[in-house]
Amino acid sequence: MNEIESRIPVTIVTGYLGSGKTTFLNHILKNTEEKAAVIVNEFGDIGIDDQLIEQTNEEIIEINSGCICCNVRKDLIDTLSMLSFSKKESMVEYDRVIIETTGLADPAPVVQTFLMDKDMIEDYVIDSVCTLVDAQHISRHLDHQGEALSQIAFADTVLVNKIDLVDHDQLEHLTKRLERINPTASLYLCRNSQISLDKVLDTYSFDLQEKISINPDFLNEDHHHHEDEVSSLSIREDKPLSLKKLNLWFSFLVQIEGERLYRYKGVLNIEGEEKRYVFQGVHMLFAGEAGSDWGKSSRQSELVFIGKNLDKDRLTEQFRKCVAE
Ligand SMILES: Nc1nc2c(ncn2[C@@H]2O[C@H](COP(=O)(O)OP(=O)(O)OP(=O)(O)O)[C@@H](O)[C@H]2O)c(=O)[nH]1
Repeated sequence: MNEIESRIPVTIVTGYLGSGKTTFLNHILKNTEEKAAVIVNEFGDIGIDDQLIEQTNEEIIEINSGCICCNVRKDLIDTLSMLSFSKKESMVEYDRVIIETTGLADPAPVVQTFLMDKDMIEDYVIDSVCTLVDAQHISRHLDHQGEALSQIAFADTVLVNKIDLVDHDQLEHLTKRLERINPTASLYLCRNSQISLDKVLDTYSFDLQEKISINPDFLNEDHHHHEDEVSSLSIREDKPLSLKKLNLWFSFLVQIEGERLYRYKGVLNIEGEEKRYVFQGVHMLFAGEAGSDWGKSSRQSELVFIGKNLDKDRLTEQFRKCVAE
């Protein structure tokens, strides 16, 4: 059993208020044989969502003491520790954890919980971050609400929901806008959050080790759109890179720009290394490790940043300086 299989997969469901998260959760619970432990976070003191979830055979735990992304990260860790303990001790059985965040949550701290806490890293692996989008209202939210942008920036899977409420042109305009914000995510159109579950479960689309190479389409971005503060930058480089220079640059970069670097990931060609170097990060937190062998495939570095007000020319220039001499 490899490391990923031995850990508990986590699906993080996010999306702005009313976008269809609970509908999506119900869709998953109704259509999978798996047993899920569901963590629902609501903003107010009184939880409503647990009453809206059509209970089948899952455990539902509510965290109501605040927004999961702000003051209740400790509650989240406590809940997850309790869940993994009770699973190990065979007190409860479940195959995955699904977390539904509040519509106002910035998913970054939730994601970080799984990347920085030692026990969480041992017990859990993020399968995917699914962001629901209300096709009718999202444009307005994107114009004014930072959380809506960051929810899209963090997703590896974007479900454009409520497509019955918009016409073809609106939908086309919206999908282009979403692709500019996050060109690395898989984007699906749906109604009533209905989507084939193989598109959203066990995809390990958050984990670069599973995917290993970045979709080349990421790099076909049109660099001339600037309507959103949050955008992406993709860089490709054929020459081998110096790991030492990269590490120094990244340490510098996350200190200086970490706040606005929402998400970055790369598969890199390091000088003298037989294996790909895979790294990813969320704001100031980043981690890199050796991936699979290059073998006979052409060695090429691919790197994607998603962030706010990115200085694309400067980032590209700094990255090129990491080429090995
Ligand atoms: N017309 C239409 N309505 C939908 C669709 N999907 C969900 N809804 C409705 O939209 C409303 C909000 O859906 P929820 O699933 O509760 O959304 P949510 O994201 O969980 O909402 P919050 O938890 O309040 O943020 C409900 O009345 C749903 O029935 C859709 O594709 N089309």
